[in-house]
Amino acid sequence: MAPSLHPLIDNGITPGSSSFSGGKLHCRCSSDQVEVTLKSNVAHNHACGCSKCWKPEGALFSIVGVIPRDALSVTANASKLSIVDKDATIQRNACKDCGVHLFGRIEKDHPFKGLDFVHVELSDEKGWQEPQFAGFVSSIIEQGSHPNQMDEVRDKFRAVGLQTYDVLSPALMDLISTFTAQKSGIRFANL
Ligand SMILES: N[C@@H](CCC(=O)N[C@@H](CS)C(=O)NCC(=O)O)C(=O)O
Ligand SMILES: [Zn+2]
Ligand SMILES: [Zn+2]
Repeated sequence: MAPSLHPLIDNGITPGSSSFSGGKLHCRCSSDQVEVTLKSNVAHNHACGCSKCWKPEGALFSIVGVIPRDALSVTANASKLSIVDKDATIQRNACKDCGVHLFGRIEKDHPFKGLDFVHVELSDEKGWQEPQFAGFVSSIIEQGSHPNQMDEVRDKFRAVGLQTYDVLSPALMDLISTFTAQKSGIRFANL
């Protein structure tokens, strides 16, 4: 059987709604769920194959998008949250009981500081931005996927209309490099 990339990818992608303005995320505990309220849609939603992003059981990829940190608040059971790895760039806040990651936050100087990372599948609402691309695809090998499987994985993404990258998309890589260049005082060449 072909491996599951992610339930939101495997059977084709459902487009989000441009008028959608946010909703709530819940952890997977049967009671006392952690609740996070998002006051806008997400952006740059994508599949991530890295080992650090939360994935549902059986999926090779995470689906993760960003939202301004001011648009995110923990609205129930915040005491159940704990940071998975305090030394990571993205501080992923997970539910101590069910393990789901509710949001990831960057506190250090970084091009994506000010944006939180969230998994919209934790919401019952419909209209969230659909995945735009797949990143960190080769990283699934580090978690046990066979190198010979990679063509099949990339073909599956392309079949649902998603480009695949082994880090991030060109737009996001350009943002990171622009930040790095500006930090080091580079003057861009005139076109
Ligand atoms: N190959 C590595 C890649 C990890 C990685 O760099 N993940 C990216 C995408 S989420 C990142 O920005 N990580 C920052 C962090 O985890 O704090 C892995 O799979 O663990
Ligand atoms: Zn939970
Ligand atoms: Zn990741």
